[in-house]
Amino acid sequence: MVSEAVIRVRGLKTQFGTQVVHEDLDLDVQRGEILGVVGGSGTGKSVLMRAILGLLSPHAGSVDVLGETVTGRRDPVKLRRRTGVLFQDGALFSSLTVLENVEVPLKEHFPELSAQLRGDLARLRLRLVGLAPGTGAKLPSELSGGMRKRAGLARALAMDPELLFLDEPTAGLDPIGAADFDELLKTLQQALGLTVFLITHDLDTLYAICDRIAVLGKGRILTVGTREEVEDFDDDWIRDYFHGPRARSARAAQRRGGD
Ligand SMILES: Nc1ncnc2c1ncn2[C@@H]1O[C@H](COP(=O)(O)OP(=O)(O)OP(=O)(O)O)[C@@H](O)[C@H]1O
Repeated sequence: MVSEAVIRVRGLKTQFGTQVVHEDLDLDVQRGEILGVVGGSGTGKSVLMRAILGLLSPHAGSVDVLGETVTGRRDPVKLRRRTGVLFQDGALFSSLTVLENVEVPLKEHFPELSAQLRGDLARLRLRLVGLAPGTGAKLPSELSGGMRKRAGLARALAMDPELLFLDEPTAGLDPIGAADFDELLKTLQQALGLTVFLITHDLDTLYAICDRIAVLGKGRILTVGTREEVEDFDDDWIRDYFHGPRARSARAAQRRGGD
């Protein structure tokens, strides 16, 4: 298979005031892969995602997504139509029903759609993420944490995107809820041919569904590759993270799942 970088970051520098978050960061995300992005707290994973999405202007470097240059553009609308995002806090609009939440991107990008068609498309997305038909009429506050994540995912998939960005999607879920969400993500990624940029702290997620892992540290990508490649990289944080007790139990769980 010939690999094709659908996200290409070169020489990225981001900074807030005097605090430099990224310096000379390079990263490629290949079409059809799930790339897991890990790194210590505050290493700039969310900022990197926002830079790729064109939500903040870097101080230097370039970002290309699906062949379009993001850097220097004020509002990459065309790109926003082709990408779905689930932010860390999930942020559903609390005063809208679940169905109305999923309809928001459709309304924004296709205002000419009839209410009937928009509703049908949104209901389809809810079915895709495994939510029962009655869920659409509920308010986010009436859902469990896991259901809210699924609703957020349905909204991220509203525009039938090629690229999906997820910032810690399993944070706050119990282990079974998190494993169910991982499985859903993998199934949807394969069925819809998605490329996924996935920020996570969750080793189970990394081991269960990611094709490659990128480790952020010291303002750049320390290493990127398959799990085995990354685990072997000589760095203190990587050693603690991938060879600590939590990693051992995640590996054991994956082996049990594979039997
Ligand atoms: N809008 C902002 N203004 C000022 N500083 C910011 C802003 N956004 C992020 N930062 C800083 O940039 C650094 C990286 O933040 P980021 O949220 O990307 O970290 P992270 O790796 O995602 O962390 P975590 O794993 O804890 O979520 C942090 O020091 C943060 O305080």
